[in-house]
Amino acid sequence: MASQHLSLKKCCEACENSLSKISRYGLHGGARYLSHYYPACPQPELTIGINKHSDGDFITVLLQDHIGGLQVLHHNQWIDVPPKPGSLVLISNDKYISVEHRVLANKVGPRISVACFFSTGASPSSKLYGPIAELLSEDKKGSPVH
Ligand SMILES: O=C(O)CCC(=O)C(=O)O
Ligand SMILES: [Fe+2]
Repeated sequence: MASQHLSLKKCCEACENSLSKISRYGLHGGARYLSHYYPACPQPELTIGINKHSDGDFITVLLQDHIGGLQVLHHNQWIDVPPKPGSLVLISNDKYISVEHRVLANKVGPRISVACFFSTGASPSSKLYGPIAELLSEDKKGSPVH
């Protein structure tokens, strides 16, 4: 793999860092990692990397390499989420419903990303969860919807 591509090891190390922060909310028990490899596509306009979807977990922490292609749907318009070296993307809005997003196919790839999905885990629990205060906008702090 070319040296400019993030190695899977680096991706996982980065996710572990954010994992330790999120663990204080008790969400680490259900952390699942998903690695994506998008090969270069000679005709990206004819296909898509990942179709429009929203993630079903509490929050997704995503590490993407330098290629780009991630887009979020905002007011019915696809907005690019350009890669920033060393940064992680948090896919959530403040109601715990993940924004709809997709990944475009690209000519210059391959593109690599690692998603870390946080949820309460597979085993049933009686623990009550609420919104993460830091992720709520000011007007929602006093009256969380969920
Ligand atoms: O590869 C990406 O940038 C996004 C991956 C994604 O949306 C997912 O795994 O749910
Ligand atoms: Fe996703």
